[in-house]
Amino acid sequence: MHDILLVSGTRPEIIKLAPVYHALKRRPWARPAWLHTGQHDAMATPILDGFGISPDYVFERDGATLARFGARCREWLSDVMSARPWSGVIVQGDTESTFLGALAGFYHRVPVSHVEAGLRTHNLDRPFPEEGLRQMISRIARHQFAPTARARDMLLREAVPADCVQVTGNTVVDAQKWLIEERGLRRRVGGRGHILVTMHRRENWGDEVAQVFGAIADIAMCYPDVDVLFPVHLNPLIQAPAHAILGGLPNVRLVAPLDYLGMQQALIDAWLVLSDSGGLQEEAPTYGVPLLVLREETERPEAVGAGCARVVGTDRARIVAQVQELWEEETAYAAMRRAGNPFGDGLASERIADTLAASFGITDAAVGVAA
Ligand SMILES: CC(=O)N[C@@H]1[C@@H](OP(=O)(O)OP(=O)(O)OC[C@H]2O[C@@H](n3ccc(=O)[nH]c3=O)[C@H](O)[C@@H]2O)O[C@H](CO)[C@@H](O)[C@@H]1O
Repeated sequence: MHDILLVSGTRPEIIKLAPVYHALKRRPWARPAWLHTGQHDAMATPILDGFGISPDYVFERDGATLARFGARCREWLSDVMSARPWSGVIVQGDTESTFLGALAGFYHRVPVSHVEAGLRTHNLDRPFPEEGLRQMISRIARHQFAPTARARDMLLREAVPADCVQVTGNTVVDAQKWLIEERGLRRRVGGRGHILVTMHRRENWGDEVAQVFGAIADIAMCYPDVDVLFPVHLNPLIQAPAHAILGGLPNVRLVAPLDYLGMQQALIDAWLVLSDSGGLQEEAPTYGVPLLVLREETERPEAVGAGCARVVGTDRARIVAQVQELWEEETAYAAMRRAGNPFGDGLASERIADTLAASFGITDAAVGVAA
């Protein structure tokens, strides 16, 4: 039996590791355990519940600064690593928790698996600190599960040995497939549907947030028929301007963060998404919903390449102009409404489980390689 530790810290890490956890649970040779660092707490619990996961280990951030939390976390992780002869540690993405989970595995000489490896902007300031963290994880991970061929090429260019890298697809598509098949997720609205907004990236805090919220106010006032749905991140730097700029508008609904099923329902029912989220860029193409990326660059250009997303930045006038074009020009909108997801086929977690099995000398392959 192989004990494998999955480490999560934030909402997207839970969503993207949950399918891997369940894929491992179905394998007779694997005993997966879940550790949540508590980097996000209020937003994490409903997501863990939604995937039927009760963590085996939970740490608490308890208001600590990231530096203090990180120092404590490193000690706690070391204790957990010493508690059992782990066969593997699995981390996802590029957060402080991801990095510390990988570092703990590295120091304890336990092979580290990195899910969603190879995302790059090659700009250490954007996104900060994620670009630096993911590059450092790529130096110490044994299994690097790249979501796309582009991500694999990024790793090979950094001289990561080819036998450490595998293209699996993004596990977020597995999570969506599970909701469609097991929870009956379907589009429920007639007509165009709403504009879904999310905004939280650190590099957008400050003037960028005000520009974007100003653009949303302009759109809502110019088109009273447009319904805007905005689940507002709990960060006070987002909450305060959201309520100040958008609070009084009758066609803008400011709501609390949604659980995962609620978010996917909001996404499948949307006409358009305005977001700086990484995960939404990967999820919107599953439902053919066009997305405008509220950032100056993206490490996920595959959706832009496929035609279903545009990088529009945070300039108020530019955002308004882009939305107006799509609202008024049916062909421009239809061209973006493509089906098919360039990020995955819903089998990424099974490929990850197959690779781990093979690394332990077990043959129980469930699927073939990603296209
Ligand atoms: C630089 C960068 O791109 N970094 C990424 C970024 O991740 P992100 O941008 O994808 O993060 P979010 O937008 O917070 O989450 C998205 C997921 O959450 C679901 N969701 C959202 C709102 C809601 O009300 N209910 C929900 O269920 C949504 O459908 C989606 O699946 O930060 C992480 C560290 O925080 C990084 O690791 C990750 O690389």
